[in-house]
Amino acid sequence: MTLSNQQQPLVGLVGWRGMVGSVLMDRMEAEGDFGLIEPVFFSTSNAGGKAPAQAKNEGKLKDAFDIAALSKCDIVITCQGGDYTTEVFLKLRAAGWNGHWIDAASTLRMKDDAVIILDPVNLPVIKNALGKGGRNWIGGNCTVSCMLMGVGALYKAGLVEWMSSMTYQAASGGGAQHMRELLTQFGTLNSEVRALLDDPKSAILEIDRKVLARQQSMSGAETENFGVPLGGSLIPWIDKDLGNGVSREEWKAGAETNKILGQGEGFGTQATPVDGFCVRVGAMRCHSQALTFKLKKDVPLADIEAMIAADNAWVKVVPNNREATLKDLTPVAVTGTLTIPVGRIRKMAMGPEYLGAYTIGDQLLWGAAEPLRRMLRILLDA
Ligand SMILES: NC(=O)C1=CN([C@@H]2O[C@H](COP(=O)(O)OP(=O)(O)OC[C@H]3O[C@@H](n4cnc5c(N)ncnc54)[C@H](OP(=O)(O)O)[C@@H]3O)[C@@H](O)[C@H]2O)C=CC1
Ligand SMILES: N[C@@H](CC(=O)OP(=O)(O)O)C(=O)O
Repeated sequence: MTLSNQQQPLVGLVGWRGMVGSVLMDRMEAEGDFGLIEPVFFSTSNAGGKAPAQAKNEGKLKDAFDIAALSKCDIVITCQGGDYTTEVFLKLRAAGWNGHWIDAASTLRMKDDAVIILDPVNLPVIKNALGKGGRNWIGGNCTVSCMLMGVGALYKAGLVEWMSSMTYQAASGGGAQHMRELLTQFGTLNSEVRALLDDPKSAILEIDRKVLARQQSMSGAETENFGVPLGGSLIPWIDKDLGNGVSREEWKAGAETNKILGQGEGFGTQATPVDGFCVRVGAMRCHSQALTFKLKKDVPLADIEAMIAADNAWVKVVPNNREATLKDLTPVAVTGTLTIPVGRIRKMAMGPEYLGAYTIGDQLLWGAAEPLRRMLRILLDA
């Protein structure tokens, strides 16, 4: 890449101490990325404070709203969130900054001059945009990215007529406070019935009644983030209400899947219709999804499994039996890994073109941090 004057590209990091940012920092450390760049750390709350250990020449945190300081960077990577992007991005471009902007937030995803980055799936789309002078690289919605890492092979092969996804999304998708709230709720419920649990002769319906009464009485700070109890329950709505019966998270599934694949994005006019329901469950940081495909033709199951398994280095086909499913196809098995298991692969009762599958991904890794980190490497290699 063409650089400003320093020997290594100056890479501004914003949002590096948040949940997504911390996972990104860990991955950059693990992959030796800091050896290839001159990092500059920014903060929205502590400008002038001490930069983290990865800092080289610039030991102090810079002000993340300082357009002049950001303008010096060849690349800015932000995990700070959509409000920050809205506040800063246009000002930075208006100031004439022509660097690369890599962003985890959804704000810019659907802009014409932005590419949703997921290079194991859409490297040609990224390379094409890069060749045309593209500068805005935005990480996809976590559910969409994890899904495409698992079953992208079927799309690449042009086999998908449509897909429906039913998601089971972890608390982490809402952010750190949501994870804490979930765990606190679990603790509260446990405390409520601990004495009864300790007594093997106690009646389960009595335990159930007390738990429900406590859940129904939760209010104020106890449900501040999710709005209602999630511990021992679930919430079939994620993100904003679009007013047409569709949640924004559900809209993203179709719009972003098609955009990532480089094939148009309008809801209702998608090249490949993708739709379903997004549900928040009491998992910590892995998003799971049950997928139903209508394929364009009847393809033998073994061929489908082979195609999925060969698609990328992280996908893993889990045999469709109980033992393998319990071992490898749960959030607990997947959390903290880059592995994307795809299991429960089977033809459905509706006919041989109808395929079912179930996939899981760590939404902070492939769902957020990893595509950003890999985009940095693509730019460094360009
Ligand atoms: N959570 C997710 O699953 C996904 C998130 N994203 C995007 O990433 C953005 C950031 O998400 P997430 O990392 O969960 O947000 P966090 O709330 O964990 O962090 C965001 C910022 O909050 C500030 N902050 C304030 N107090 C603390 C604290 N005690 N510890 C750490 N940081 C603190 C930090 O900014 P500062 O250092 O400047 O004070 C930090 O960069 C989201 O808004 C979204 O746009 C994208 C995909 C998935
Ligand atoms: N909306 C996701 C998390 C997220 O941040 O998504 P997005 O980057 O599309 O806003 C969830 O709640 O699980």
